[in-house]
Amino acid sequence: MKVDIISIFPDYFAPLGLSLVGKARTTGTLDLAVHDLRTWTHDVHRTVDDSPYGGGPGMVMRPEPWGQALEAVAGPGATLVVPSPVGKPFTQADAYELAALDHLVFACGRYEGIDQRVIDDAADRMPVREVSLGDYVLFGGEVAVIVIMEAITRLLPGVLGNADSLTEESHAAGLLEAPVYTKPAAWRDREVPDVLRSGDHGRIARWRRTESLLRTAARRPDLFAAYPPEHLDKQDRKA
Ligand SMILES: CC(C)N1CCN(Cc2ccc(Cn3ccc4ccc(-c5n[nH]c(N)c5C#N)cc43)cc2)CC1
Repeated sequence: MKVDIISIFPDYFAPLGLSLVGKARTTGTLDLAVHDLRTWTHDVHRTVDDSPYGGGPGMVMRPEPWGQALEAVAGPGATLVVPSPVGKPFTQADAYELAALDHLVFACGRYEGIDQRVIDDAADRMPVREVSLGDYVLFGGEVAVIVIMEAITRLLPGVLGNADSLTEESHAAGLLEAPVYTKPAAWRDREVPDVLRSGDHGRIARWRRTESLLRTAARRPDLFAAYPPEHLDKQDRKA
């Protein structure tokens, strides 16, 4: 997968050189490049923002640098992803969809956002997805891109050592995972649930399923309500 990130803070993406995302880049699974938007400014001050038409707080990112940057970076087959406070909530389903694409270009806005004409102009040439991480306001799109890139990269072939992890997620799609434990068996007078040490894989699967349903019902009633009733068996209904 090819990914290009455009930002006025390219150093923000140093974390994408670490751990499993960094390894995906080293192995060639992920071809990631970060570009400084100011590359496409031509004034002595390398200006990327200006005051908003119609008044209002803050500044808006100028269209000219963005237009040139996207022409240079987003070739045929690219999909533009624009983090935004007013974007569509980003979900695991979006991560799967984006992970299946060949070329992503991320536009990281700052200030009060990017001039709308940049998005509209790009949409004439390529698919554009405006996404939001959640209902809170960040300083810009960079942190969102780091989060989205982690969510996507772990879905790429060969990145997760234990493919089962993805399998587990796919089976229990729509529910929160059960609690996890590791050694020692006792820690600060807290014991690992006996069932997890029983070696009885049927019991363990049942325990995890029940914990997953209870946790989802308690913390995410929205997910629980949307979970297809036909996916609940008799044991589930006793939980
Ligand atoms: C009511 C309400 C929905 N409104 C909201 C937006 N407020 C104005 C305003 C304020 C700050 C910024 C900073 N900023 C610049 C580019 C940019 C990209 C993403 C995000 C971002 N914030 N939160 C997320 N989940 C994001 C994502 N993904 C923030 C960004 C941009 C815009 C006004 C209030």
